[in-house]
Amino acid sequence: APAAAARTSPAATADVVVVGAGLSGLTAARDLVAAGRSVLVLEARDRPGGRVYGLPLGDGTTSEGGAEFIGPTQDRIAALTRDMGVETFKTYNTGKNVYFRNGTRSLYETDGILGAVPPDWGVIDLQIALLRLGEMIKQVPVGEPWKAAKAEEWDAQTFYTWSRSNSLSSGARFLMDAFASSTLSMRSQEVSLLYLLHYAAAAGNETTPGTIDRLINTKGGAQESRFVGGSEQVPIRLAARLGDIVRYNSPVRSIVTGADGVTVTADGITVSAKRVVVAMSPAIAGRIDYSPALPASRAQLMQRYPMGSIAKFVGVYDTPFWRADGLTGQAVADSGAIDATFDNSPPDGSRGILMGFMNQANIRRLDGASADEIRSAGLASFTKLFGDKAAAPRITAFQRWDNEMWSGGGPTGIAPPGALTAFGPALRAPCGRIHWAGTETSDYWTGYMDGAVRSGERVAAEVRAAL
Ligand SMILES: Cc1cc2nc3c(=O)[nH]c(=O)nc-3n(C[C@H](O)[C@H](O)[C@H](O)COP(=O)(O)OP(=O)(O)OC[C@H]3O[C@@H](n4cnc5c(N)ncnc54)[C@H](O)[C@@H]3O)c2cc1C
Ligand SMILES: [Mg+2]
Repeated sequence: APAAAARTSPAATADVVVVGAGLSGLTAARDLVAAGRSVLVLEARDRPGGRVYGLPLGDGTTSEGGAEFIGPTQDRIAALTRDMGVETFKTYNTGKNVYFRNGTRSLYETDGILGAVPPDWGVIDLQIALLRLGEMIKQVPVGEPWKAAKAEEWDAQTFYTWSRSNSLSSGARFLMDAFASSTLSMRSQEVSLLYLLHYAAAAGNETTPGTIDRLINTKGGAQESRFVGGSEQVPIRLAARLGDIVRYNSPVRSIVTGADGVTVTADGITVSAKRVVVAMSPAIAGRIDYSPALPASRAQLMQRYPMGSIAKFVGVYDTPFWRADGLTGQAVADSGAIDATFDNSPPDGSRGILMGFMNQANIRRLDGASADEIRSAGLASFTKLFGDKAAAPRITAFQRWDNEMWSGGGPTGIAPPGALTAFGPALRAPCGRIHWAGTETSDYWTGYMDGAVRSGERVAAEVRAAL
């Protein structure tokens, strides 16, 4: 099919082809256009934004289906958000959180001296483990975890292995597993310790070191704020500004590097260019046909950077009733289909929207489940966590990412043991005329929208220097 498409498609030329109109690709295109280069952006889907997506609620409105939160030190997505004229507002965080573990529901303060402290947070071995992790995180160079002095040792184990040999209580172990699940949508068994340490080291900026706290806190952390009108307003407005250089419904099938350029073939169009930017996760980039074959380091990296398993389940109610009950709408649970929740109501609270994450094993278990089965499982969780008022929302909606053809999962690609030390440098290293972007290639805030924007800015500078 790609070869046939090449023969029959209209031909175009550009200085640079950007593959993918997620935040990374759109940012790269913005900077290259500003530098006076001709650019074509080829996007597989019929919309911009990639992993940023407003989930239709069926009544003409949307709710966050993909990325939704922005927090301190996420400077580049913040700057882009301002440029696009999109406002942010604080995530609802007044009252107590719900903790559900071993069949028992309890409530905990979100505003104590230590911040939000779930019941098992008090266990002493967790505090010791967190201190040890904090020391290790400081030893990981942001953007180059493979250069840590102990990189080999840390990349030889999973976060599960480490947490089991550095804690004894089931409470500490549960919270460490919940941390891997709620940040990476992976089981701790699947994640390299070195990857996790770097993920935390990257949760900062050039002047503020990254910490675990900043990854998991609503107040002062990565979940601090949301976007008025939905995060999708940012890529939608940026794509509109770029105009008709963004081509939708144009999945790229092959990239052929020749003596003085590249030929990029998508469904419906073939483009000759000087350089190409592939702006997506390594796993999804690995589906494109490269000729000549990529260096083994890059080809094998793309085999070793799996996407997390994540879905969002949304219930819409007449009011955010949990607020009146003294609850934030945030919960952590060890059982049921939903393992974490947030209050996703609009800024004025004119209606109540509860959002539940179905992470790793929870969504994998629902592979092939019917819409009714998923709805029942989601509402059973909401009811268990927030009571009978949660049982009958006016609307439910659901977005899973693990079977989205052009995402393959989310929130991000992660490294299992052995991958970063053997193949990490290939994340960003250009392969001749092919340059790599996407949040997975970022130094700061890898895995986040901020990392995607940073990667787009980095790759645009790289391409400008090469042209
Ligand atoms: C459920 C969920 C919750 C999240 N929550 C947050 C959050 O609260 N805060 C936060 O900062 N981040 C969050 N993230 C992560 C965030 O969405 C990503 O880090 C970011 O959007 C990645 O942008 P990107 O441009 O790197 O990749 P993508 O958004 O994946 O963009 C890649 C683009 O390439 C396109 N594409 C793929 N293959 C081809 C092809 N062959 N040809 C043409 N186009 C192709 C895709 O359609 C897509 O548009 C979340 C993600 C998910 C899924
Ligand atoms: Mg995106």
